[in-house]
Order: sequence, then C-alpha cells, then structure tokens
Amino acid sequence: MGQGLNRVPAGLTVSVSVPATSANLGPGFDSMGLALDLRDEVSVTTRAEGFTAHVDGEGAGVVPTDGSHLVISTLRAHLRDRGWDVSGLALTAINRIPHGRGLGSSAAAHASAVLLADALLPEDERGSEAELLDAASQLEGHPDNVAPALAGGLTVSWDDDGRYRSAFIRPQASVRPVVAVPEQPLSTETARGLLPAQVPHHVAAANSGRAGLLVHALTQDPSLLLPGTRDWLHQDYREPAMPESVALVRGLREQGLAAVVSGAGPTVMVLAVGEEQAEAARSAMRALLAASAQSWRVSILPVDAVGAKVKAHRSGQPISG
Ligand SMILES: Nc1ncnc2c1ncn2[C@@H]1O[C@H](COP(=O)(O)OP(=O)(O)O)[C@@H](O)[C@H]1O
Ligand SMILES: N[C@@H](CCOP(=O)(O)O)C(=O)O
Repeated sequence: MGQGLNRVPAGLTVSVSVPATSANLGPGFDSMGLALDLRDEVSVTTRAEGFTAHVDGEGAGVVPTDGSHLVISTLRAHLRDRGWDVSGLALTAINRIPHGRGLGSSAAAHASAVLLADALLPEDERGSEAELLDAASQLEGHPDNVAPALAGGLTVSWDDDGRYRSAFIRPQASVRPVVAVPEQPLSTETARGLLPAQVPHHVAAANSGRAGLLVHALTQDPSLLLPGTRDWLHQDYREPAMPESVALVRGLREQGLAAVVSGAGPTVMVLAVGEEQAEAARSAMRALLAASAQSWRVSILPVDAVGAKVKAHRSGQPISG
C-alpha cells in the first residue's frame, strides 16, 4: 500500500459490462472504432487484504488469478493516479471477448478497470467522461478501441496535444458487422511491430481520403462502404503475421464485400448492409475458409449502441488514510 494514499474501504462492490470493439475499420488506423454486441462483465469487491481474480469464459486458466491480473493492476494504477489505493480486492469476470484476436479485449479490460476504480472513489473525486476516456486510452496506448467501448456506436478519436479525445457518431442502422474469428491469436504488440516508421506522402493522402469517405459511408451512404474501407497503412504490412486473414479480406473484397482486418487482427470483419448481405457475407466467409487448417467462428455481431455500463454500486463512505 502506497504511503500517503487514501484507502478505499473494504466492503464496496462495483460491476461493469463493456463491449467488444473493432478498431481501424480499414483506413481509420488508431482513430476509428465500432462497438460490437459482445460483452465482458466484471465485478470487484474491496476487502481488507489479498487480491484474487476468478475468471469464466475467454482467458480462463490463462490470465493471472492474483493481483497481476490486468484489470486489478490497472484499477490500482488508476486509483494511485488519483491519490488512492485499496488493500484487497476480489474480482470475478465473465469474459466473452476473445483475447488477442483484434476485438478489443485489452481495451475492454483497461476501460473496465478505469470505470471500476472511478466508481470506488467518493463522488466528488470521480473523473469526467473525457478524463476517463483519456485515462483508459493512455493505458491502452491508443484510443480507437477504448472510445467505442466506453460510448458505444462509432467513434473517431484523436490526440489533442497529449490528451485523447473522441467524437461519438451514430452509424446507419442498416450496418451489420459480420466477423470471422480464428483460433490462433496474434498479439497487438507483435502486429504493431510490423508497421513501418514512415509511409510515402501519396499513401498518407490516399488513406486520409478513404477515412473521410468511410465516415460518410457509415453515416450517410452505406453503398460506399467498399471504397470507404480501403486501407494502405497497416493491413498489408501485417500480412506475414496473418496470411490467412489478409487473403480472406482480399477474397471477400473481390466479391464486393467491405472486408477489413479487425483491429490488429487476425479477426476479419465485413461491414455488411442489411440482413441479406450479412447472410451472404457469412456464407462467403465460410466458403473461403473451408480449406483453412484452423477453425474459425463466423457470426453476425450487431453494433452495440450503448457502450460501457457501470451496473451496480453498493456505496460506502471511503475513508482517508
Ligand atoms: N479481460 C482480460 N483479463 C485479463 N487480461 C486480459 C483481458 N483482456 C485482455 N487481456 C490481456 O491482453 C492480451 C490481449 O491483448 P491484445 O494483444 O491487445 O489483443 P486484443 O486486445 O486484440 O484482444 C491477452 O492475451 C491478455 O494478456
Ligand atoms: N489501432 C490498433 C488497434 C488494435 O486493436 P486490437 O483489438 O487488435 O487490440 C492497431 O491496429 O494496432
């Protein structure tokens, strides 16, 4: 327990649920993201001593069960930043977001931790929405997953001289994301390591144009989603780490479907328009993956319009220490 820090009392329980997210959406590298209807649920109860994590679902048996669990360590880091700490914590999680697949599991964990920590603070010490967005994004290293995880829907985020900010946008209701999630994970860190330090000016210009077009396609004219999801900044550079995913994106795009690598991959997502095209995308994915050596989960994952929910808070009176 840090010296001079206020102590959150034992006996407080807080729960959050946070959606999966797909970042980049093609040309919106490190800035655009979409929340998806698949949620992690996490509860913590403060106690006098000891840090434990009980996890069901994705990551069970793999992620740590002590104080080094990502949500516990991040929650404590956020508390300390605010001048507080906690002597003990029991965490329970139902994880549905697969890890290391490009569906924002680590962003969901960082967002959960910051929201849980904030809810454990006395009301007058809690952060604003903008502060929580910035705090969770700083922990994640980029804001494109954290912003839609917190707010739902579609977000465009930017770095405002060292502070992350986000605009929240309602996508067209007809947009139906379809995902193909492979068995084999790929860490975001590894995928980021494949990116070049610089790209030619004409490539940056082309990508910026498509990112602008993508916002128009997602909000006004979904018939432009195929050109609006074209990327030159990250997907091809990452091909050596996920050749099947990049080949799947190409195969789907040749059929006129707006396919992208979800986040840093290796999940592939199609931004379909309407139920009929979503079903067609699902069939096309299954057909193109029929000969794959690994298994893939193919499903329609609707857009989550709600974002993170702090679900319960049995409040007590935090004490100073
Ligand atoms: N809910 C969670 N609880 C504990 N650790 C998690 C959780 N979610 C993610 N992680 C950690 O983050 C890693 C995945 O992060 P990352 O490589 O960024 O992939 P992605 O965010 O695309 O799923 C996992 O292997 C695990 O170590
Ligand atoms: N912009 C990031 C997005 C990473 O998303 P994740 O879901 O794979 O963590 C990147 O492309 O590196």
